[in-house]
Amino acid sequence: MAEAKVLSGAGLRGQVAGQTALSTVGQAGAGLTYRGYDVRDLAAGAEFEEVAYLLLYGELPSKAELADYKHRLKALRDLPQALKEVLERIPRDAHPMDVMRTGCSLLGTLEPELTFDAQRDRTDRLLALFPAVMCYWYRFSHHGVRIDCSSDEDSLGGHFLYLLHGKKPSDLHVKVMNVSLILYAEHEFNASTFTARVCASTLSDLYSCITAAIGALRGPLHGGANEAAMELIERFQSPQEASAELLRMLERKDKIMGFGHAIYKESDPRNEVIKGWSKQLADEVGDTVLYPVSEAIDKTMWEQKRLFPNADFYHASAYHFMGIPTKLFTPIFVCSRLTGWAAHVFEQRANNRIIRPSAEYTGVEQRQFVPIDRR
Ligand SMILES: CC(=O)SCCNC(=O)CCNC(=O)[C@H](O)C(C)(C)COP(=O)(O)OP(=O)(O)OC[C@H]1O[C@@H](n2cnc3c(N)ncnc32)[C@H](O)[C@@H]1OP(=O)(O)O
Ligand SMILES: O=C([O-])CC(=O)C(=O)O
Repeated sequence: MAEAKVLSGAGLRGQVAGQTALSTVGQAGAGLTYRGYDVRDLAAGAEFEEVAYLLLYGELPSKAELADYKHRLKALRDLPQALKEVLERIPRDAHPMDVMRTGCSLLGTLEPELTFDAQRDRTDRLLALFPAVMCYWYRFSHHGVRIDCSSDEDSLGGHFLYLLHGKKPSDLHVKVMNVSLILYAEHEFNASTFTARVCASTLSDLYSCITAAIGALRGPLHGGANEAAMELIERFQSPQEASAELLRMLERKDKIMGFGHAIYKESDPRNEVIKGWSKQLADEVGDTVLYPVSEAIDKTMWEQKRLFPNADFYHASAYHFMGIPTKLFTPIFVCSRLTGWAAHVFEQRANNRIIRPSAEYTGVEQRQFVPIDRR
């Protein structure tokens, strides 16, 4: 059972910085809830679009509301021509998170949020087209292909896999994408969401809030950890090699990406879910290395440091088994977390006061200014 750490010190740890009705993280019991629902129940029984609707519109949809919502999103999937042209100019070796940030920012100039009344429509548009931003750039820069950004895929996860691979994804892969997008959707006042809320508190526009959040998510201590975890696990040929090197890394005090958490103390409730799906995918592809290596690292980290895998660690192998290039791991996180970010922006706007904390001054005492010719 995940419970909250005893928190203190830097990083605003343990400070209540505002209110939210969107989620709880690390409270006794479920560990992670979205608007009162245990994330594990949502991952087991809901579609990602249901969860997006829950976060953005306040309640789970009825069948008719969900059908209508999915129909609406489907119609919004294609990219404006000007955005395609800009994506074609972004170099192949650019970081895909920079591509997402640029795509979001550019859309803010093409389809601006002129009043806050448009906030839900603008969010639905971003939700529908983010997979195409990533895949259009990736397929053009890496394969020289200008993809068609629409697809008949029913779900956002299936749509993403279709755009990436150019063929209909299997039911299993669509299911895992659905689960993954649900697990990543919302997480209270994490660094990127807090960034979005600070931006929203100045009464800035939605695109600025989401662009800022993407920048915060990019770092390896936050969303970037799923890519860093992949780079770690693919270095090893066997569990024995992984455990031995892990001991050396811990001896050197290296940070092991995909482990630990700012709030959870004993486990991240999302881990058991994605770990189970990663195992199923490993069996499907006949993997005998990556999954056992991941488990060996997991075991060594717990034995040596009492550190547990967070949401990112087994996402690495799961995405890899579905043929997703490592560099696209964190942009997928964006496609999902957009829902949480936007819901927090709406919440901030509905009861706003500019976020402006104070700093403890540690500089020199007040002193006399000396003009430059006397210095
Ligand atoms: C979806 C997400 O964003 S989940 C987070 C993804 N990020 C990662 O996986 C990056 C690796 N993990 C980390 O860097 C950290 O665990 C964070 C950033 C997630 C949390 O940071 P903090 O709250 O400062 O960590 P915490 O206070 O628990 O650290 C306690 C000790 O454990 C160590 N520690 C924490 N995580 C790790 C790790 N992954 N590898 C090695 N040591 C670690 C810290 O260095 C610290 O040691 P110290 O007391 O000797 O300085
Ligand atoms: O809450 C955090 O600090 C990081 C995290 O797990 C998330 O954003 O999903």
